[in-house]
Amino acid sequence: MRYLTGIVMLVLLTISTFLSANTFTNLNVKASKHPLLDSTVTFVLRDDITALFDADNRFVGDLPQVNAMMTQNSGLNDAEWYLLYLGQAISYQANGQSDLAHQAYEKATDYEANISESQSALPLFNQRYLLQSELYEQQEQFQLAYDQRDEYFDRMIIYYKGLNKARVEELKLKYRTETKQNNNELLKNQNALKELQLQKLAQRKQQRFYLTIVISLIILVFIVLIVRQVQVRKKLKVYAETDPLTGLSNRKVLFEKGARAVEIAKQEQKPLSVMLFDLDHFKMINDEYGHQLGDDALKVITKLAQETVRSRDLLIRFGGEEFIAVLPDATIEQAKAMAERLREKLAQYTPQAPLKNNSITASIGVATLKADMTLDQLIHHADIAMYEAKLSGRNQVLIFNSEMQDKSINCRRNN
Ligand SMILES: Nc1nc2c(ncn2[C@@H]2O[C@H](COP(=O)(O)OP(=O)(O)OP(=O)(O)O)[C@@H](O)[C@H]2O)c(=O)[nH]1
Repeated sequence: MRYLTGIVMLVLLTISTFLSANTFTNLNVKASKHPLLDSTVTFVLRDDITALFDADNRFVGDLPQVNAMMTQNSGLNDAEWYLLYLGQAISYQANGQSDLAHQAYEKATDYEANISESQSALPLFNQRYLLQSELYEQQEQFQLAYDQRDEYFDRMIIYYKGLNKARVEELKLKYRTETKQNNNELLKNQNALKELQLQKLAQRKQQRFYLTIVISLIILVFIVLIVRQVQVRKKLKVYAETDPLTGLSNRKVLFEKGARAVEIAKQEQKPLSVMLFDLDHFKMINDEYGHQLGDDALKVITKLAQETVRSRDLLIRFGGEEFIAVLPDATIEQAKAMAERLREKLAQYTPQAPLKNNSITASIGVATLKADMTLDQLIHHADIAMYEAKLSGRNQVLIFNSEMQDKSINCRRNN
């Protein structure tokens, strides 16, 4: 029976050895660099002691070296003592010195009590159970070998749990850091986008501003051109309608405005008269004093005539030294009175030297509108009256009458 139990234990040990060899020894865990060491290790290990083991946690030192370190005993901590005794035990085990190996393993066990669970669960430390199990197995103490191996697996589970936790924490940290970085990056991109949008907005605003200025300038230029065009037209119209010497309206205006005034007078059945005056012997002034002085005299006469007529009257330079005034709302008597005032004004006017000895007189004819008359006929009547005034000795005002017309017709026939 005892023999059978031994065989079962041996089979179990073989299976577990196989598993441990394939599962744990190939994990390639480096105790000194492993994250578990950084986060949960109780004792820090000296480099020369960790150097006794290779990257796969195999003991690569030798017994004299280990013994020398133990003898020096320069402030070693419990974890370092543990590893030195482990190294010693492995050396003895390799030399077939089983008892000494056991003693060294036991010494290591004593120190293990002071080492944290997480540190003693590291493969570097935990391999002691596996190695001691193998020693028991060689000595056919299968129960003890089994217990050691069982302990070895329990600790490996602790180790892997810790490892997993550390990795999860590490991943969490990595994830958080990456998320933070991504968020920062996102924020940066959003800010850059905002900045770009603002720049674009500012650019559009600027473009709109320039466009508005350009359009405004174009509109302004158009307005200026139109205003100038209107002004030029106005000026041309004024030039076309104004006598340049006296500034009075010319014949063109007489036949436009005068005709309109005649129409209104007829419609409203109101009186309208005209007075036509021609300067007497004006040729003599020109001949004696020259045209320039003649021009000056014409300007003075214009001024006197303007002072005499009313603001609603239409004063026109009709010809060379001949003027006509259309007088709306004026009866023949009112027109004659106005003509008299003008004649007197001219006669009383004393010109400046060298004309001062010459008086300027005018012969004036007045006529009034009848229901069936045109402007031309009215002017013609005034002209006949003025001509009659000339014939009658000049410097006088005559009202048109039918006898004058007959006389004028006869004169034309005789001529
Ligand atoms: N200085 C000047 N003289 C002008 C102007 N227009 C016409 N005359 C002159 O007026 C004179 C008119 O002469 P006439 O037609 O013979 O008439 P008058 O000498 O005034 O004699 P009566 O009309 O018969 O009294 C001419 O000498 C014209 O040269 C003008 O704009 N300036």
